[in-house]
Amino acid sequence: MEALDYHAEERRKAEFNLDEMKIVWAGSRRNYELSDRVARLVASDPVFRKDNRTMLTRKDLFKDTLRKAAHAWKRIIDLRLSEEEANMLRSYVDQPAFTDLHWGMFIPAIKGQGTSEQHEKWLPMAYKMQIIGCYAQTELGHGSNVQGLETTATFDPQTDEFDLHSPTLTSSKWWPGGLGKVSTHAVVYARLITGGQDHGVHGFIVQLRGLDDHLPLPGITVGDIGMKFGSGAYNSMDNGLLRFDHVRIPRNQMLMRVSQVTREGKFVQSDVPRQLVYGTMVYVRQTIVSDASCALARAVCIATRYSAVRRQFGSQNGGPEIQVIDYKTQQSRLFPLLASAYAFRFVGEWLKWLYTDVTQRLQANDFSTLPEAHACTAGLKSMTTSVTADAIEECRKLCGGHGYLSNSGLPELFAVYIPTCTYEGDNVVLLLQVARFLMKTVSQLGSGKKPVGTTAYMGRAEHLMQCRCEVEMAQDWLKPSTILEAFEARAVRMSIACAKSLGKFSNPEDGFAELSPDLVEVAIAHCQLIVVSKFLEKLQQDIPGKGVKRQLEILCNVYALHLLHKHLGDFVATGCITPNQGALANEQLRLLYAQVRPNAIALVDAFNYTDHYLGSILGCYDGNVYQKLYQEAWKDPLNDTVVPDGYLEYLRPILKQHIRTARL
Ligand SMILES: CCCCCCCCCCCCCCCCCC(=O)SCCNC(=O)CCNC(=O)[C@H](O)C(C)(C)COP(=O)(O)OP(=O)(O)OC[C@H]1O[C@@H](n2cnc3c(N)ncnc32)[C@H](O)[C@@H]1OP(=O)(O)O
Ligand SMILES: Cc1cc2nc3c(=O)[nH]c(=O)nc-3n(C[C@H](O)[C@H](O)[C@H](O)COP(=O)(O)OP(=O)(O)OC[C@H]3O[C@@H](n4cnc5c(N)ncnc54)[C@H](O)[C@@H]3O)c2cc1C
Repeated sequence: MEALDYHAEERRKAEFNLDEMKIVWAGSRRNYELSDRVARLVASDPVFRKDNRTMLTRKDLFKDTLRKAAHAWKRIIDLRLSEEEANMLRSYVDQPAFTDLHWGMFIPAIKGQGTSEQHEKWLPMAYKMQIIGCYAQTELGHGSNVQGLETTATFDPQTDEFDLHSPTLTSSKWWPGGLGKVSTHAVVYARLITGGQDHGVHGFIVQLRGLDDHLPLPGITVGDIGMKFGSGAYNSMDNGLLRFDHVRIPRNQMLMRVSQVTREGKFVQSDVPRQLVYGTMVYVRQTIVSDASCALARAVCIATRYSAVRRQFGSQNGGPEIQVIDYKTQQSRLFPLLASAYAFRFVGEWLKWLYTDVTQRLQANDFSTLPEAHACTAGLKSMTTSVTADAIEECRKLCGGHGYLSNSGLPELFAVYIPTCTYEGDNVVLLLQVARFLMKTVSQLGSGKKPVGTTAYMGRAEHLMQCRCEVEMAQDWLKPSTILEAFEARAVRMSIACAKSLGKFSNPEDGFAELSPDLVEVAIAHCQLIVVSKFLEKLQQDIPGKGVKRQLEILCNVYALHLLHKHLGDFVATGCITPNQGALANEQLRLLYAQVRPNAIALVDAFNYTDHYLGSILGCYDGNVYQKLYQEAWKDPLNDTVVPDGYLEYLRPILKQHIRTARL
């Protein structure tokens, strides 16, 4: 018997080729096939069940995470999965674990900052997981200000060793994932001191626990920092604390690609810029942008499918009520998020390319694109994670009361997702880095140095400062060049206005501090321009499949025009567009929502998420929401007994007293 599909009618309405859209979303046919196979592999494996994890105690959840990680590793070995497939498998297991940090930061830190001898020594052990590592940078007293870290690594020429020490309480390492209970090793960031001189923060490979007994090595104090936000969620991770009491490590365990310390204790700074010590963060920020599109797509998929099932009001002659997805307010909240998921997907693809390009250049000692790579990864990480975190909460509200149920999947997704706004760089701190980069670019405009890459538009500042938007009718907003010019003009005008205000301060640093809220806005305008322009560039490509390109054009316009509507104040205040043109953009936006509507379910089907990965009754593929909610409620441990524990001690006495009082 064919399973019932409550979304069948919605799926029939789609005006594009779904299979081709799935391929666009995955990036290529190969990626699609790979990811589809691995997702199904995980979904069909009972060890990877996750429907009960919010009920587990912290200890049980942690043990469950160890069990899943061990099973994942066994599958990876048994099935001889490639590195790419293994990464996919871990992400579909969908439970934050120490392995995220081992593969995502420990290994990349050694690869990026180690010498070839260090690669030869450490990487094979790490790849085989004979050692497990984490990334120990943040301290109790300092996270954002990396130069303010206090842990010291003092070179002792007598023994050819570094002495790792935590001189204060605030120098305790605090937060590193995988550190608390699992890691045998860490890349530790500490101030390098040679001959009494402080050379700033560098990375060191430090063994923390015995490889036979897992006990902390002498001089090392290590443990978990405690429960975090939400039940389940990020509590599967052992974020840890770490203190060193004069722990000795050999000299060759300092990561020496950027700087070296010789046998005599001489500090040697190579041609490589010192910022390469921050390279692992740049790498991870880039991956966070792609991950943002996945998390956003997940929330949007749940809210869209449920909005098509849910009906409220408007029944005529006893007929069905209106699907909430048909309310214009629902569409105006939901469809921009759907469009943002696609927009972040494409900008994530582009950022991956940019990162690969900069890595190849670095290998050839070409550091010219490093500032651009830093600004793009920092800015886009910040912008996409902030939007996604807010969007998950918006999707919860779009699902009404049932969105607040744990089994909607949204509370846990929110709890797991929100720290991305903080880790790998606080979002405001990162936007201020982008603003610095933009102010520097503006200050060089008159010097003959042509801005390149994502700031190339600033080279046309003269035109963009005085151009007038030519929109006369709502449909004029559908012209890509019109949209692009409006975003470029807004970004450049905001940048130049801020640069002028900065110029009024005698001390530029004072000006930067004073104007920082405005500078954050400037950085956001620039990042939004990047996302819009990369979406438009994507549409220049040959995109096969009936109606696929057309749908993407609609989504691109929704993305750009909803931003224009949201930030209308900026656009109008900088004189890029008139209030009337703003109103026309809004009119066009409403028309676009009507075009998205029949395709909404198919557009979220294109994410190709299994029910296992989505982990949501409201978002399940077949839309059989009510029956599943009803069945699930009876599985709650509170319903194991009809009369709850505690009735005799606490409820009955009150009730009895009530009866007595009533009798009086
Ligand atoms: C429902 C279940 C779902 C399950 C899902 C399962 C999946 C879960 C996945 C879990 C994964 C978990 C991963 C978590 C990882 C978190 C790890 C961390 O947070 S690790 C910790 C992360 N911690 C952080 O992110 C800390 C953030 N803080 C920082 O990065 C730095 O302190 C700073 C950048 C803010 C300032 O640095 P400072 O040294 O004071 O620098 P100045 O400002 O003085 O600028 C001087 C010059 O340097 C330039 N420049 C700067 N950076 C870079 C760069 N990277 N490159 C190149 N250049 C750079 C800058 O442009 C300027 O140039 P110029 O003007 O001279 O030309
Ligand atoms: C779940 C999670 C996992 C983590 N994993 C790791 C890990 O594996 N390894 C690791 O080393 N670290 C890890 N961290 C730490 C993380 O990287 C830091 O918390 C992060 O870099 C932010 O630093 P902070 O905590 O010092 O924030 P703070 O800098 O103290 O931020 C507090 C507030 O001050 C503001 N602020 C700070 N500086 C400025 C400024 N210059 N201008 C304006 N406003 C400012 C911020 O915007 C924020 O509002 C993790 C953190 C979390 C939450």
